[in-house]
Amino acid sequence: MKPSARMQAAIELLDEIIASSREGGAAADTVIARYFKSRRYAGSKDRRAVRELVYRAIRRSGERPASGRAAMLGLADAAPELAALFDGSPHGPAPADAEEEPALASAAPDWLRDQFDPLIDDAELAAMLGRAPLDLRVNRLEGSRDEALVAFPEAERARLSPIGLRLPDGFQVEATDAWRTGLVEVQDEGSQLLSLACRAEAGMTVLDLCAGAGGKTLALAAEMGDRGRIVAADTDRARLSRMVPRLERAGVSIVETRLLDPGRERAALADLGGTADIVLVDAPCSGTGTWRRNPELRWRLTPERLDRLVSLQARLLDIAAELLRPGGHLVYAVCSLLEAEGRGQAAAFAGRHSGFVSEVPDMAGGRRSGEGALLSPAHDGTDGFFVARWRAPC
Ligand SMILES: C[S@@+](CC[C@H](N)C(=O)[O-])C[C@H]1O[C@@H](n2cnc3c(N)ncnc32)[C@H](O)[C@@H]1O
Repeated sequence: MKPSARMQAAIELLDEIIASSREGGAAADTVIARYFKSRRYAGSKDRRAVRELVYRAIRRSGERPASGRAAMLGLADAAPELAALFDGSPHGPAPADAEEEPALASAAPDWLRDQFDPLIDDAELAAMLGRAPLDLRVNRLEGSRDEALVAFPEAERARLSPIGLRLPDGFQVEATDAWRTGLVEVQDEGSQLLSLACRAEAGMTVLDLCAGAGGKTLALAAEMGDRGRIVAADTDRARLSRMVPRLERAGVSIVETRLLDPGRERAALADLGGTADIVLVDAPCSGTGTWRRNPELRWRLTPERLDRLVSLQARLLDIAAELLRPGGHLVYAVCSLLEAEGRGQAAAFAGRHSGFVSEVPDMAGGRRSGEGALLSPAHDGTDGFFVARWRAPC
């Protein structure tokens, strides 16, 4: 493909990604994969170059752009080599018209700018749009970090997580024996740190209330030495089923998955009432802490959606509180850097449950934020997370 044809492909893809974000459809990565499936003429270099252009344009636009062309014209504003590709050639984009309005550059949508945790400044906002590193968690059930370093000589030890490794960009982890045999899992260092902050131990009963495909479940099972019981619950059948092969690969046997009906979680979890040593609520959230990986999430969030998420988080926290044994621990986590989902949510919980004692999570890295702690891309080099921890009344 000629450079101008790559530019046209990026514009078409952006149109699809914009529509998908408006309609709650597939994520950008999925849209890109589908696009190239039906365009076999595009070689791997073309795909890489188009993808790179698409993500540069997404990162530049905090607000959802009017069109792919507007997004690309905005990007081309400060890049003459890109502007030159609007050349009207047969497969390239038409020349820019003086009347056309390029998309404006911004880090976040306007309505969201004053909603961040007070610790999030302009440097943090910029880092939230950088590139995420490739992190691995070493599965202590299968070996040590030193053993994993032998398997991955190109890796370095993670700065904060004692079970983390950091690999160069683009490394094909899933093609390695170490991954196939369960010695490592791909997991952001922040997720590792908050899993460790749960302080799960062998023999405990642990409920992972929003377990998804099991990223934290696997980490908790390893901390427990695969001894005790973990109930991994979620309302999403597809995610829960993706956990099963991961458990097998990691050599984990103590996890039972449980599919919940949205709105009827209490009934499905009633047998655990008053028995759990730890309940982890890794709640559904805005994902603002993962913009490095999914920058188009900025185009999907609305004030109404944020309100719905905050209510759901509060409801899940209240359910979790009923399932703990006296003196058990509740851990709340969100991959969000918004105040309402983080310290605001934690303060509201504390107001509703005065018997619960707040314990600032014992975690490498992070900064105190209200009742909890905040991990962030600029300060910690991790995805953004808010984590809070309480002890249930005895
Ligand atoms: C942040 S993700 C969890 C990620 C997962 N813990 C991990 O480490 O990979 C939030 C999860 O909450 C689930 N969820 C949404 N509503 C829920 C509900 N009412 N009860 C339980 N889980 C719910 C979503 O399906 C999603 O998998």
